[in-house]
Amino acid sequence: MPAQRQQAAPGLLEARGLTFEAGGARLIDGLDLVIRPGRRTVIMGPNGAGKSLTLRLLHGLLQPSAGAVLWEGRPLDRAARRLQAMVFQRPVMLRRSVRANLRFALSVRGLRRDERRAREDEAMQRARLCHLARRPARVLSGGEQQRLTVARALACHPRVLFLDEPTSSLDPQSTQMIEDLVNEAHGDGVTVVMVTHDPGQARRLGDDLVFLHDGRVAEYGPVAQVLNAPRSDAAIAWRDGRLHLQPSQRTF
Ligand SMILES: Nc1ncnc2c1ncn2[C@@H]1O[C@H](COP(=O)(O)OP(=O)(O)OP(=O)(O)O)[C@@H](O)[C@H]1O
Repeated sequence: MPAQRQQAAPGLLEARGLTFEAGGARLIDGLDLVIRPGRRTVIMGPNGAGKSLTLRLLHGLLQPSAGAVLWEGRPLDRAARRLQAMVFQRPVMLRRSVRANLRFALSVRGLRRDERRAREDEAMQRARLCHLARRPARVLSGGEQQRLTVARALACHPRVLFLDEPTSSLDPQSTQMIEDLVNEAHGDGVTVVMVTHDPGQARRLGDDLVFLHDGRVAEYGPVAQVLNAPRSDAAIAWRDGRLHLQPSQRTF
C-alpha cells in the first residue's frame, strides 16, 4: 500500500489529494493524510519539503489547487476554521499589552467580558506571564512572546493546534516551557499538529510522524518507528545525514 494511503481510518482532519501549485511548480503533490483526534502529529522533512505549506492548507490559510481538506468528513469551512489555531515560527504580536493581545483574540470570538477576563488570566498563568500583563507585547523576549502566542491560541479553546517550528529560535528552557504548554493542551484533549526539525522534540511531543519529501508523504507512522526504523528512501537518507536527495521538478 502506498505510504500516502496507509491510514484510511476516519480522522478529525483529512487531506485528500491535496495539491498546491504556485510559480509554475507543483509544491504539494496529491497529499493524502489523516489527522486523528486527540493525537499529536509531528511533520518532519527537509527544507522545502512542503511542511509549512501543508500546515497552511490544513488550516485553510491557502486554497488548494486541487484536492480538499475535510473537517469531520466535510469540506473545511469558516466555522471549522474557528475551531483551529495556528502558532507560527515567529510570534505575531499586536502593538498592545500582553493582556490586550489576549483580549483581542478572545473578543473576535465574541466572548462575554467576564468569560474573556477569566480566560485572559488563565492564559497568563499558563504562560507564566502574569507579571508582564501590562507590558507591550512587542518588547517581550522571544521566548516570552512565543509563550504568549501559544497561550493566546489555547485561550480560544481550539480543537486543533497547529505549530510551525515554534521553538526553533528558543533556548532549552523556553523550549521546555512551550513543550509543557503543548502537552498540557494535549492533556485537555487538543489535537496537535506540529512541524519540527528536531528529532528529540518529535519523540517528546509526537505520537505520529509524517515525513514529507518533495511535497509528498514519504512515510507516516508512529514516531519511534519512523525515526528508529524508517522505510522510505527519503526518511532513511535524512536519518543518515545524506542531504543530496534532489527534489524532482514537477513543472506544468
Ligand atoms: N507562494 C509560493 N509561491 C511559490 N513557491 C512557494 C510559495 N510558498 C512556498 N513556496 C515554495 O514551496 C516549497 C515548500 O515550502 P515550505 O515553506 O512549505 O517548505 P518547508 O518544508 O516548510 O521548509 P523549511 O523546513 O525550510 O521551513 C519551497 O521550495 C518554497 O520556496
